[in-house]
Amino acid sequence: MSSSQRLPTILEKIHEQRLKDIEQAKSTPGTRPTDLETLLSLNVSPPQIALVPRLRQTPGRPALMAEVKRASPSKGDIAPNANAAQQALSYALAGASVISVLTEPKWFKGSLLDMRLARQAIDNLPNRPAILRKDFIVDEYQIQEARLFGADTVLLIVAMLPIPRLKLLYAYAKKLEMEPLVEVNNAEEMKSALDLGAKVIGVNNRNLHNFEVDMGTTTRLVDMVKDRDVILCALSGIQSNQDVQGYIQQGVSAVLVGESLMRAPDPGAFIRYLLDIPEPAPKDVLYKPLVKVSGVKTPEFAIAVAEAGADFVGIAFAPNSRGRVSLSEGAKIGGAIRQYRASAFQDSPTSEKASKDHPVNEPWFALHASRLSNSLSYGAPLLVGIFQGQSLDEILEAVSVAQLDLVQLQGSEPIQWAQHIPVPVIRAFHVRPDDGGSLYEVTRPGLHHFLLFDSVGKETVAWEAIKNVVEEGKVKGKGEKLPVILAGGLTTQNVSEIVRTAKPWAVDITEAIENDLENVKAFIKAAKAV
Ligand SMILES: O=C(O)c1ccccc1NCC(=O)[C@H](O)[C@H](O)COP(=O)(O)O
Repeated sequence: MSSSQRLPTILEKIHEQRLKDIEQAKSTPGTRPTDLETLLSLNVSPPQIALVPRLRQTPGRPALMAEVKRASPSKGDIAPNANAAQQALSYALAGASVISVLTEPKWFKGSLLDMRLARQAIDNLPNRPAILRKDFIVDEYQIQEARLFGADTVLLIVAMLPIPRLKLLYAYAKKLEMEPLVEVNNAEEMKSALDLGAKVIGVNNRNLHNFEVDMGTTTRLVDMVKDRDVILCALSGIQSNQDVQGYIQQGVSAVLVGESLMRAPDPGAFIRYLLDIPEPAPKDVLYKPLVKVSGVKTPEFAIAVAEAGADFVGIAFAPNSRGRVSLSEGAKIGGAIRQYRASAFQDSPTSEKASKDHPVNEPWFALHASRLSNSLSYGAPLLVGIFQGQSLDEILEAVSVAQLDLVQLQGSEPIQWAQHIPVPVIRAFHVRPDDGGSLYEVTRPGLHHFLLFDSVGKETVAWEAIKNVVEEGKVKGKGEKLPVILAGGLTTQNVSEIVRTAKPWAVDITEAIENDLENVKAFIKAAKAV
Protein backbone atom coordinates (compact mmCIF):
# COMPACT_ATOMS: atom_id res chain seq x y z
CA MET A 1 0.00 0.00 0.00
CA SER A 2 1.34 3.46 -0.85
CA SER A 3 -0.20 5.34 2.09
CA SER A 4 -0.95 4.62 5.72
CA GLN A 5 -4.66 4.86 4.84
CA ARG A 6 -6.63 1.65 4.61
CA LEU A 7 -7.65 0.72 1.06
CA PRO A 8 -11.22 1.70 0.33
CA THR A 9 -13.49 -1.29 0.67
CA ILE A 10 -14.57 -1.32 -2.96
CA LEU A 11 -10.95 -1.17 -4.08
CA GLU A 12 -10.11 -4.05 -1.76
CA LYS A 13 -12.94 -6.08 -3.23
CA ILE A 14 -12.02 -5.25 -6.81
CA HIS A 15 -8.35 -5.94 -6.09
CA GLU A 16 -9.18 -9.34 -4.58
CA GLN A 17 -11.45 -10.26 -7.49
CA ARG A 18 -8.90 -9.13 -10.09
CA LEU A 19 -6.23 -11.35 -8.48
CA LYS A 20 -8.59 -14.34 -8.81
CA ASP A 21 -9.41 -13.39 -12.43
CA ILE A 22 -5.71 -13.18 -13.27
CA GLU A 23 -5.00 -16.58 -11.71
CA GLN A 24 -7.82 -18.14 -13.69
CA ALA A 25 -6.63 -16.60 -16.97
CA LYS A 26 -3.05 -17.63 -16.25
CA SER A 27 -4.09 -21.26 -15.77
CA THR A 28 -6.31 -21.43 -18.87
CA PRO A 29 -4.71 -23.16 -21.88
CA GLY A 30 -4.15 -20.55 -24.58
CA THR A 31 -3.82 -17.64 -22.16
CA ARG A 32 -1.06 -18.95 -19.93
CA PRO A 33 1.84 -16.53 -19.36
CA THR A 34 3.96 -18.47 -21.88
CA ASP A 35 1.16 -18.11 -24.46
CA LEU A 36 1.09 -14.34 -23.99
CA GLU A 37 4.88 -14.18 -24.29
CA THR A 38 4.69 -16.16 -27.54
CA LEU A 39 1.90 -13.95 -28.92
CA LEU A 40 3.87 -10.81 -28.13
CA SER A 41 6.99 -12.22 -29.77
CA LEU A 42 4.93 -13.12 -32.88
CA ASN A 43 3.93 -9.46 -33.17
CA VAL A 44 0.24 -10.29 -33.37
CA SER A 45 -0.60 -7.35 -31.11
CA PRO A 46 -1.98 -4.42 -33.10
CA PRO A 47 0.48 -1.58 -33.80
CA GLN A 48 0.49 1.12 -31.15
CA ILE A 49 0.75 4.90 -31.00
CA ALA A 50 2.52 6.98 -28.37
CA LEU A 51 0.28 8.54 -25.72
CA VAL A 52 2.19 11.74 -24.94
CA PRO A 53 2.37 13.18 -28.49
CA ARG A 54 -1.25 12.15 -29.11
CA LEU A 55 -2.32 14.11 -26.01
CA ARG A 56 -0.28 17.12 -27.14
CA GLN A 57 -1.98 17.39 -30.51
CA THR A 58 -4.68 19.79 -29.42
CA PRO A 59 -3.04 23.17 -28.66
CA GLY A 60 -5.59 25.69 -27.42
CA ARG A 61 -7.93 23.10 -25.97
CA PRO A 62 -7.61 20.22 -23.53
CA ALA A 63 -7.21 16.70 -24.80
CA LEU A 64 -10.26 14.54 -24.20
CA MET A 65 -10.07 11.03 -22.81
CA ALA A 66 -13.52 9.69 -23.60
CA GLU A 67 -14.56 6.64 -21.62
CA VAL A 68 -16.61 3.56 -22.46
CA LYS A 69 -18.27 2.78 -19.10
CA ARG A 70 -21.45 0.68 -18.93
CA ALA A 71 -21.75 0.62 -15.16
CA SER A 72 -19.82 1.55 -12.03
CA PRO A 73 -19.75 0.65 -8.33
CA SER A 74 -20.98 4.12 -7.38
CA LYS A 75 -23.80 4.43 -9.95
CA GLY A 76 -24.75 0.86 -10.87
CA ASP A 77 -25.95 0.62 -14.47
CA ILE A 78 -25.15 3.70 -16.56
CA ALA A 79 -25.60 2.45 -20.14
CA PRO A 80 -25.69 -1.36 -19.92
CA ASN A 81 -26.63 -1.78 -23.58
CA ALA A 82 -23.92 0.48 -24.95
CA ASN A 83 -21.90 -0.89 -27.85
CA ALA A 84 -18.20 -0.29 -27.21
CA ALA A 85 -17.23 -0.14 -30.91
CA GLN A 86 -19.98 2.29 -31.86
CA GLN A 87 -19.31 4.45 -28.81
CA ALA A 88 -15.57 4.53 -29.56
CA LEU A 89 -16.10 5.47 -33.19
CA SER A 90 -18.39 8.35 -32.34
CA TYR A 91 -15.88 9.61 -29.73
CA ALA A 92 -13.04 9.39 -32.25
CA LEU A 93 -14.91 11.19 -35.02
CA ALA A 94 -15.87 13.99 -32.64
CA GLY A 95 -12.25 14.67 -31.63
CA ALA A 96 -11.33 12.48 -28.62
CA SER A 97 -7.56 12.02 -28.13
CA VAL A 98 -7.89 8.86 -26.05
CA ILE A 99 -10.60 6.21 -25.80
CA SER A 100 -10.62 4.82 -22.27
CA VAL A 101 -12.25 1.40 -22.12
CA LEU A 102 -13.18 -0.12 -18.76
CA THR A 103 -12.30 -3.79 -19.08
CA GLU A 104 -13.37 -4.90 -15.57
CA PRO A 105 -16.42 -7.19 -15.94
CA LYS A 106 -18.02 -7.45 -12.49
CA TRP A 107 -18.61 -3.86 -11.41
CA PHE A 108 -18.12 -2.01 -14.70
CA LYS A 109 -19.59 -4.58 -17.13
CA GLY A 110 -16.61 -4.21 -19.43
CA SER A 111 -14.24 -6.69 -21.09
CA LEU A 112 -11.06 -7.04 -23.10
CA LEU A 113 -13.29 -7.84 -26.07
CA ASP A 114 -14.91 -4.40 -25.67
CA MET A 115 -11.48 -2.82 -25.86
CA ARG A 116 -10.46 -4.88 -28.86
CA LEU A 117 -13.68 -3.97 -30.72
CA ALA A 118 -13.31 -0.30 -29.78
CA ARG A 119 -9.81 -0.44 -31.24
CA GLN A 120 -11.00 -2.17 -34.42
CA ALA A 121 -13.73 0.40 -34.94
CA ILE A 122 -11.22 3.27 -34.99
CA ASP A 123 -8.29 1.46 -36.58
CA ASN A 124 -8.76 2.85 -40.10
CA LEU A 125 -8.92 6.49 -39.09
CA PRO A 126 -5.90 8.52 -40.20
CA ASN A 127 -5.36 9.98 -36.73
CA ARG A 128 -6.93 7.48 -34.37
CA PRO A 129 -7.12 8.20 -30.63
CA ALA A 130 -4.95 6.18 -28.27
CA ILE A 131 -6.65 3.28 -26.50
CA LEU A 132 -6.40 3.18 -22.70
CA ARG A 133 -7.02 -0.05 -20.82
CA LYS A 134 -8.92 1.28 -17.78
CA ASP A 135 -8.70 -1.44 -15.21
CA PHE A 136 -7.22 -2.33 -11.86
CA ILE A 137 -3.73 -3.32 -12.94
CA VAL A 138 -1.81 -5.29 -10.33
CA ASP A 139 0.18 -7.73 -12.49
CA GLU A 140 2.44 -7.52 -15.56
CA TYR A 141 0.20 -10.16 -17.11
CA GLN A 142 -2.61 -7.56 -17.42
CA ILE A 143 -0.25 -5.20 -19.25
CA GLN A 144 0.56 -7.98 -21.72
CA GLU A 145 -3.17 -8.63 -22.20
CA ALA A 146 -3.66 -4.90 -22.76
CA ARG A 147 -1.08 -4.85 -25.58
CA LEU A 148 -2.47 -7.97 -27.20
CA PHE A 149 -6.00 -6.56 -27.18
CA GLY A 150 -4.92 -3.27 -28.77
CA ALA A 151 -4.21 -0.87 -25.92
CA ASP A 152 -1.67 1.92 -26.34
CA THR A 153 -1.58 2.61 -22.63
CA VAL A 154 -2.79 1.36 -19.24
CA LEU A 155 -3.98 2.91 -16.00
CA LEU A 156 -1.90 2.52 -12.84
CA ILE A 157 -3.72 3.56 -9.64
CA VAL A 158 -1.21 4.67 -6.99
CA ALA A 159 -3.70 3.97 -4.15
CA MET A 160 -3.86 0.30 -5.15
CA LEU A 161 -0.19 -0.49 -5.37
CA PRO A 162 2.70 -0.65 -2.93
CA ILE A 163 5.43 1.67 -4.24
CA PRO A 164 7.87 -1.12 -5.29
CA ARG A 165 5.04 -2.83 -7.23
CA LEU A 166 4.00 0.50 -8.78
CA LYS A 167 7.60 1.01 -9.94
CA LEU A 168 7.81 -2.46 -11.46
CA LEU A 169 4.50 -2.12 -13.31
CA TYR A 170 5.42 1.35 -14.56
CA ALA A 171 8.77 0.05 -15.83
CA TYR A 172 7.10 -2.96 -17.46
CA ALA A 173 4.55 -0.77 -19.27
CA LYS A 174 7.42 1.41 -20.56
CA LYS A 175 9.23 -1.73 -21.70
CA LEU A 176 6.18 -2.49 -23.86
CA GLU A 177 6.41 1.13 -25.15
CA MET A 178 3.37 2.31 -23.21
CA GLU A 179 3.44 5.50 -21.14
CA PRO A 180 0.88 4.75 -18.42
CA LEU A 181 -1.75 7.10 -17.06
CA VAL A 182 -0.85 7.25 -13.37
CA GLU A 183 -3.86 8.01 -11.16
CA VAL A 184 -3.58 9.92 -7.89
CA ASN A 185 -6.04 11.38 -5.43
CA ASN A 186 -3.99 13.43 -2.98
CA ALA A 187 -0.65 15.21 -2.52
CA GLU A 188 1.14 12.14 -1.14
CA GLU A 189 0.12 10.03 -4.15
CA MET A 190 1.02 12.89 -6.49
CA LYS A 191 4.52 12.91 -4.98
CA SER A 192 4.81 9.16 -5.61
CA ALA A 193 3.74 9.64 -9.24
CA LEU A 194 6.26 12.44 -9.74
CA ASP A 195 9.05 10.41 -8.09
CA LEU A 196 8.21 7.63 -10.53
CA GLY A 197 8.87 10.00 -13.45
CA ALA A 198 5.31 9.64 -14.77
CA LYS A 199 4.66 11.83 -17.82
CA VAL A 200 0.85 11.58 -17.69
CA ILE A 201 -0.78 12.00 -14.29
CA GLY A 202 -4.52 11.93 -13.69
CA VAL A 203 -6.08 13.35 -10.55
CA ASN A 204 -9.25 11.47 -9.67
CA ASN A 205 -11.88 13.84 -8.31
CA ARG A 206 -13.81 10.82 -7.03
CA ASN A 207 -13.09 9.84 -3.45
CA LEU A 208 -12.77 6.09 -3.55
CA HIS A 209 -13.62 5.77 0.16
CA ASN A 210 -17.10 7.25 -0.11
CA PHE A 211 -17.52 7.87 -3.91
CA GLU A 212 -18.01 11.61 -3.32
CA VAL A 213 -16.85 13.74 -6.21
CA ASP A 214 -14.95 16.91 -5.30
CA MET A 215 -13.99 18.84 -8.43
CA GLY A 216 -11.49 20.84 -6.35
CA THR A 217 -9.27 17.75 -5.88
CA THR A 218 -7.52 18.38 -9.20
CA THR A 219 -7.37 22.14 -8.55
CA ARG A 220 -5.54 21.62 -5.24
CA LEU A 221 -2.79 19.53 -6.89
CA VAL A 222 -2.18 21.68 -9.99
CA ASP A 223 0.72 23.58 -8.41
CA MET A 224 2.64 20.36 -7.74
CA VAL A 225 3.14 19.81 -11.49
CA LYS A 226 3.71 23.45 -12.54
CA ASP A 227 6.87 23.84 -14.68
CA ARG A 228 7.27 20.08 -14.96
CA ASP A 229 7.17 18.05 -18.14
CA VAL A 230 3.92 16.38 -17.08
CA ILE A 231 0.51 16.22 -18.73
CA LEU A 232 -2.02 16.77 -15.97
CA CYS A 233 -5.47 15.24 -16.44
CA ALA A 234 -8.64 15.81 -14.43
CA LEU A 235 -10.62 12.59 -13.98
CA SER A 236 -14.26 12.04 -12.93
CA GLY A 237 -17.34 14.15 -12.38
CA ILE A 238 -16.96 16.30 -15.52
CA GLN A 239 -20.37 17.16 -16.91
CA SER A 240 -20.27 20.53 -18.58
CA ASN A 241 -18.33 22.94 -20.76
CA GLN A 242 -17.92 25.14 -17.65
CA ASP A 243 -16.18 22.26 -15.82
CA VAL A 244 -13.72 21.90 -18.72
CA GLN A 245 -13.18 25.66 -19.07
CA GLY A 246 -12.44 25.93 -15.34
CA TYR A 247 -9.74 23.27 -15.60
CA ILE A 248 -8.17 24.86 -18.70
CA GLN A 249 -7.80 28.13 -16.81
CA GLN A 250 -6.03 26.28 -14.00
CA GLY A 251 -3.53 24.74 -16.44
CA VAL A 252 -5.00 21.25 -16.71
CA SER A 253 -4.14 19.72 -20.12
CA ALA A 254 -6.57 16.79 -20.39
CA VAL A 255 -9.93 15.70 -19.03
CA LEU A 256 -11.33 12.18 -18.69
CA VAL A 257 -15.10 11.90 -19.03
CA GLY A 258 -17.14 8.74 -18.53
CA GLU A 259 -20.67 8.83 -17.19
CA SER A 260 -21.90 12.06 -18.76
CA LEU A 261 -20.70 10.90 -22.20
CA MET A 262 -22.32 7.49 -21.75
CA ARG A 263 -25.63 9.13 -20.85
CA ALA A 264 -25.51 11.66 -23.71
CA PRO A 265 -28.04 10.83 -26.45
CA ASP A 266 -25.55 12.08 -29.07
CA PRO A 267 -21.99 11.59 -27.73
CA GLY A 268 -20.44 13.43 -30.70
CA ALA A 269 -22.56 16.54 -30.08
CA PHE A 270 -21.80 16.33 -26.35
CA ILE A 271 -18.04 16.22 -27.03
CA ARG A 272 -18.33 19.27 -29.28
CA TYR A 273 -20.23 21.08 -26.50
CA LEU A 274 -17.65 20.07 -23.86
CA LEU A 275 -14.67 21.18 -25.96
CA ASP A 276 -16.22 24.14 -27.80
CA ILE A 277 -15.76 22.46 -31.19
CA PRO A 278 -18.07 23.98 -33.85
CA GLU A 279 -20.75 21.79 -35.43
CA PRO A 280 -19.46 20.37 -38.77
CA ALA A 281 -21.13 21.81 -41.87
CA PRO A 282 -23.76 19.37 -43.18
CA LYS A 283 -22.40 17.57 -46.23
CA ASP A 284 -25.57 15.81 -47.23
CA VAL A 285 -26.53 18.52 -49.70
CA LEU A 286 -26.80 18.38 -53.45
CA TYR A 287 -23.37 18.68 -54.96
CA LYS A 288 -22.00 18.10 -58.41
CA PRO A 289 -21.05 14.45 -58.76
CA LEU A 290 -17.78 13.43 -60.34
CA VAL A 291 -18.10 11.76 -63.74
CA LYS A 292 -16.26 8.65 -64.84
CA VAL A 293 -16.19 7.86 -68.55
CA SER A 294 -15.30 4.22 -69.04
CA GLY A 295 -14.46 2.16 -72.09
CA VAL A 296 -12.04 4.71 -73.61
CA LYS A 297 -9.93 3.02 -76.26
CA THR A 298 -7.57 5.62 -77.73
CA PRO A 299 -5.29 8.42 -76.45
CA GLU A 300 -7.11 10.94 -78.66
CA PHE A 301 -10.48 10.06 -77.23
CA ALA A 302 -9.04 10.09 -73.67
CA ILE A 303 -7.86 13.68 -74.18
CA ALA A 304 -11.18 14.73 -75.73
CA VAL A 305 -12.99 13.22 -72.73
CA ALA A 306 -10.60 15.03 -70.36
CA GLU A 307 -11.25 18.32 -72.15
CA ALA A 308 -14.99 17.69 -71.90
CA GLY A 309 -14.63 17.74 -68.08
CA ALA A 310 -14.54 14.06 -67.10
CA ASP A 311 -13.00 13.37 -63.68
CA PHE A 312 -12.03 9.78 -64.41
CA VAL A 313 -11.06 8.08 -67.65
CA GLY A 314 -11.71 4.36 -67.44
CA ILE A 315 -9.87 1.84 -69.61
CA ALA A 316 -10.91 -1.80 -69.58
CA PHE A 317 -8.31 -4.56 -69.41
CA ALA A 318 -10.91 -7.24 -68.70
CA PRO A 319 -10.68 -9.92 -71.45
CA ASN A 320 -14.43 -10.12 -72.01
CA SER A 321 -15.01 -6.38 -72.07
CA ARG A 322 -16.34 -4.85 -75.28
CA GLY A 323 -13.98 -1.87 -75.00
CA ARG A 324 -10.91 -3.94 -74.07
CA VAL A 325 -7.48 -2.35 -74.53
CA SER A 326 -4.15 -4.18 -74.69
CA LEU A 327 -1.28 -3.34 -72.35
CA SER A 328 0.47 -1.27 -75.02
CA GLU A 329 -2.74 0.63 -75.87
CA GLY A 330 -3.23 1.23 -72.14
CA ALA A 331 0.34 2.54 -71.91
CA LYS A 332 -0.33 5.05 -74.72
CA ILE A 333 -3.53 6.27 -73.06
CA GLY A 334 -1.67 6.50 -69.73
CA GLY A 335 1.09 8.55 -71.38
CA ALA A 336 -1.43 10.93 -72.95
CA ILE A 337 -3.25 11.48 -69.65
CA ARG A 338 0.07 12.16 -67.84
CA GLN A 339 1.04 14.73 -70.46
CA TYR A 340 -2.37 16.38 -70.26
CA ARG A 341 -2.08 16.52 -66.48
CA ALA A 342 1.42 18.03 -66.59
CA SER A 343 0.22 20.89 -68.79
CA ALA A 344 -2.93 21.41 -66.66
CA PHE A 345 -0.68 21.55 -63.58
CA GLN A 346 1.65 24.12 -65.17
CA ASP A 347 -1.29 26.34 -66.12
CA SER A 348 -2.85 26.25 -62.67
CA PRO A 349 -1.99 28.79 -59.95
CA THR A 350 0.73 27.71 -57.48
CA SER A 351 -0.71 25.15 -55.14
CA GLU A 352 -1.25 25.87 -51.45
CA LYS A 353 1.38 24.35 -49.22
CA ALA A 354 0.33 21.01 -47.78
CA SER A 355 -1.18 21.40 -44.32
CA LYS A 356 1.05 20.51 -41.39
CA ASP A 357 -1.99 19.89 -39.19
CA HIS A 358 -2.83 16.40 -38.05
CA PRO A 359 -5.41 14.77 -40.31
CA VAL A 360 -9.03 15.12 -39.30
CA ASN A 361 -10.73 11.80 -38.59
CA GLU A 362 -13.45 10.91 -41.07
CA PRO A 363 -15.10 7.57 -41.84
CA TRP A 364 -12.99 5.51 -44.29
CA PHE A 365 -14.98 5.95 -47.50
CA ALA A 366 -15.80 9.63 -46.83
CA LEU A 367 -12.13 10.29 -46.17
CA HIS A 368 -10.98 8.77 -49.45
CA ALA A 369 -13.75 10.47 -51.41
CA SER A 370 -12.87 13.89 -50.04
CA ARG A 371 -9.11 13.34 -50.55
CA LEU A 372 -9.67 12.31 -54.15
CA SER A 373 -12.09 15.19 -54.85
CA ASN A 374 -9.42 17.61 -53.55
CA SER A 375 -6.75 16.04 -55.74
CA LEU A 376 -8.81 16.80 -58.85
CA SER A 377 -8.38 20.54 -58.44
CA TYR A 378 -5.92 20.78 -61.38
CA GLY A 379 -8.71 19.93 -63.78
CA ALA A 380 -7.11 16.76 -65.14
CA PRO A 381 -8.82 13.38 -64.86
CA LEU A 382 -7.48 10.29 -63.12
CA LEU A 383 -6.88 7.12 -65.09
CA VAL A 384 -8.73 4.00 -63.91
CA GLY A 385 -7.86 0.50 -65.11
CA ILE A 386 -10.82 -1.89 -65.03
CA PHE A 387 -10.16 -5.59 -64.37
CA GLN A 388 -12.25 -8.71 -64.17
CA GLY A 389 -11.16 -12.31 -63.62
CA GLN A 390 -7.47 -11.44 -63.99
CA SER A 391 -4.56 -12.43 -61.82
CA LEU A 392 -3.00 -10.08 -59.31
CA ASP A 393 0.24 -10.15 -61.32
CA GLU A 394 -1.60 -9.03 -64.47
CA ILE A 395 -3.17 -6.17 -62.56
CA LEU A 396 0.14 -5.07 -61.06
CA GLU A 397 1.80 -5.15 -64.47
CA ALA A 398 -0.95 -2.97 -65.98
CA VAL A 399 -0.70 -0.49 -63.07
CA SER A 400 2.95 -0.06 -63.80
CA VAL A 401 2.87 -0.10 -67.63
CA ALA A 402 -0.17 2.18 -68.06
CA GLN A 403 0.66 4.32 -64.99
CA LEU A 404 -2.81 3.84 -63.60
CA ASP A 405 -4.06 6.17 -60.86
CA LEU A 406 -6.72 3.74 -59.68
CA VAL A 407 -7.71 0.13 -60.17
CA GLN A 408 -11.32 -1.00 -60.49
CA LEU A 409 -12.03 -4.59 -59.52
CA GLN A 410 -15.27 -5.91 -60.94
CA GLY A 411 -16.14 -8.02 -57.94
CA SER A 412 -14.97 -11.63 -58.14
CA GLU A 413 -11.48 -10.83 -56.85
CA PRO A 414 -10.62 -11.53 -53.20
CA ILE A 415 -11.50 -8.51 -51.10
CA GLN A 416 -7.95 -8.45 -49.60
CA TRP A 417 -6.30 -7.79 -52.97
CA ALA A 418 -6.72 -4.08 -52.34
CA GLN A 419 -3.90 -4.44 -49.78
CA HIS A 420 -1.53 -5.66 -52.50
CA ILE A 421 -2.31 -3.06 -55.16
CA PRO A 422 -0.18 0.10 -54.94
CA VAL A 423 -2.92 2.53 -56.03
CA PRO A 424 -6.41 3.13 -54.57
CA VAL A 425 -9.01 0.55 -55.49
CA ILE A 426 -12.61 0.97 -56.63
CA ARG A 427 -14.64 -2.16 -55.92
CA ALA A 428 -17.64 -2.80 -58.11
CA PHE A 429 -20.73 -4.57 -56.81
CA HIS A 430 -23.47 -5.84 -59.07
CA VAL A 431 -26.76 -5.13 -57.41
CA ARG A 432 -29.96 -7.08 -57.97
CA PRO A 433 -33.23 -5.39 -57.06
CA ASP A 434 -33.71 -7.87 -54.17
CA ASP A 435 -30.17 -7.51 -52.73
CA GLY A 436 -31.35 -5.30 -49.87
CA GLY A 437 -29.31 -5.80 -46.72
CA SER A 438 -26.85 -8.36 -48.11
CA LEU A 439 -24.28 -5.74 -49.00
CA TYR A 440 -22.72 -5.11 -45.61
CA GLU A 441 -19.36 -6.68 -46.45
CA VAL A 442 -18.91 -4.10 -49.18
CA THR A 443 -18.80 -1.29 -46.65
CA ARG A 444 -15.95 -2.87 -44.66
CA PRO A 445 -13.38 -0.11 -44.13
CA GLY A 446 -9.64 -0.53 -44.59
CA LEU A 447 -9.41 -2.42 -47.89
CA HIS A 448 -10.89 -0.95 -51.12
CA HIS A 449 -11.18 2.82 -51.07
CA PHE A 450 -14.24 3.47 -53.25
CA LEU A 451 -17.52 1.64 -53.90
CA LEU A 452 -19.10 1.34 -57.31
CA PHE A 453 -22.62 -0.05 -57.53
CA ASP A 454 -23.44 -1.47 -60.94
CA SER A 455 -26.50 -3.14 -62.35
CA VAL A 456 -26.76 -6.75 -63.43
CA GLY A 457 -27.17 -6.76 -67.22
CA LYS A 458 -28.41 -3.69 -69.01
CA GLU A 459 -30.89 -2.48 -66.37
CA THR A 460 -30.47 0.83 -64.59
CA VAL A 461 -28.70 0.23 -61.27
CA ALA A 462 -31.21 -0.91 -58.63
CA TRP A 463 -30.84 2.21 -56.52
CA GLU A 464 -33.71 1.38 -54.17
CA ALA A 465 -31.98 -1.92 -53.22
CA ILE A 466 -28.86 -0.18 -51.95
CA LYS A 467 -30.45 2.98 -50.60
CA ASN A 468 -30.52 1.65 -47.04
CA VAL A 469 -26.88 0.58 -47.12
CA VAL A 470 -25.86 3.99 -48.39
CA GLU A 471 -28.01 5.82 -45.85
CA GLU A 472 -26.69 3.60 -43.03
CA GLY A 473 -23.21 4.74 -43.95
CA LYS A 474 -24.19 7.67 -41.77
CA VAL A 475 -22.16 7.55 -38.61
CA LYS A 476 -24.01 8.79 -35.56
CA GLY A 477 -23.41 12.47 -35.02
CA LYS A 478 -21.57 12.84 -38.30
CA GLY A 479 -24.52 12.94 -40.68
CA GLU A 480 -22.64 11.69 -43.70
CA LYS A 481 -23.89 9.04 -46.03
CA LEU A 482 -21.69 6.65 -47.90
CA PRO A 483 -20.06 8.21 -50.99
CA VAL A 484 -20.70 5.85 -53.90
CA ILE A 485 -20.14 5.66 -57.63
CA LEU A 486 -23.27 4.66 -59.52
CA ALA A 487 -22.97 2.82 -62.81
CA GLY A 488 -25.18 0.72 -65.04
CA GLY A 489 -27.86 1.99 -67.37
CA LEU A 490 -27.09 5.66 -66.79
CA THR A 491 -27.89 7.86 -69.79
CA THR A 492 -27.95 11.52 -70.66
CA GLN A 493 -31.71 11.29 -70.25
CA ASN A 494 -31.91 9.69 -66.78
CA VAL A 495 -28.71 10.85 -65.05
CA SER A 496 -30.02 14.20 -63.69
CA GLU A 497 -32.95 12.52 -61.99
CA ILE A 498 -30.75 9.75 -60.50
CA VAL A 499 -28.26 12.32 -59.22
CA ARG A 500 -31.07 14.28 -57.58
CA THR A 501 -32.55 11.26 -55.79
CA ALA A 502 -29.50 9.12 -55.02
CA LYS A 503 -26.94 11.93 -54.52
CA PRO A 504 -24.01 9.72 -55.56
CA TRP A 505 -20.44 10.94 -55.15
CA ALA A 506 -19.76 9.97 -58.78
CA VAL A 507 -21.56 8.55 -61.80
CA ASP A 508 -20.15 6.25 -64.45
CA ILE A 509 -21.00 6.11 -68.12
CA THR A 510 -19.62 2.94 -69.63
CA GLU A 511 -18.50 1.92 -73.09
CA ALA A 512 -17.54 5.53 -73.98
CA ILE A 513 -20.60 5.54 -76.21
CA GLU A 514 -18.75 4.24 -79.25
CA ASN A 515 -16.45 7.26 -79.29
CA ASP A 516 -19.49 9.53 -79.42
CA LEU A 517 -17.95 12.66 -77.93
CA GLU A 518 -21.13 14.73 -78.20
CA ASN A 519 -22.97 12.17 -76.08
CA VAL A 520 -20.17 12.16 -73.50
CA LYS A 521 -20.35 15.98 -73.30
CA ALA A 522 -24.12 15.90 -72.94
CA PHE A 523 -23.86 13.26 -70.20
CA ILE A 524 -21.29 15.25 -68.21
CA LYS A 525 -23.41 18.40 -68.54
CA ALA A 526 -26.58 16.59 -67.42
CA ALA A 527 -24.84 14.87 -64.49
CA LYS A 528 -23.32 18.06 -63.16
CA ALA A 529 -26.42 20.21 -63.72
CA VAL A 530 -27.78 19.89 -60.19
O1 LIG B 1 -16.85 5.25 -11.02
C1 LIG B 1 -16.82 4.60 -9.96
O2 LIG B 1 -17.81 4.39 -9.26
C2 LIG B 1 -15.53 3.99 -9.48
C3 LIG B 1 -15.51 3.32 -8.29
C4 LIG B 1 -14.36 2.73 -7.84
C5 LIG B 1 -13.21 2.78 -8.59
C6 LIG B 1 -13.22 3.46 -9.81
C7 LIG B 1 -14.36 4.05 -10.25
N1 LIG B 1 -14.41 4.71 -11.47
C8 LIG B 1 -13.36 4.66 -12.43
C9 LIG B 1 -13.03 6.01 -12.91
O3 LIG B 1 -11.93 6.45 -12.70
C10 LIG B 1 -14.07 6.76 -13.68
O4 LIG B 1 -14.70 5.86 -14.52
C11 LIG B 1 -13.53 7.88 -14.56
O5 LIG B 1 -12.73 8.74 -13.90
C12 LIG B 1 -14.73 8.62 -15.21
O6 LIG B 1 -15.51 9.24 -14.24
P1 LIG B 1 -16.94 9.83 -14.61
O7 LIG B 1 -16.78 10.82 -15.70
O8 LIG B 1 -17.42 10.49 -13.36
O9 LIG B 1 -17.78 8.68 -15.01
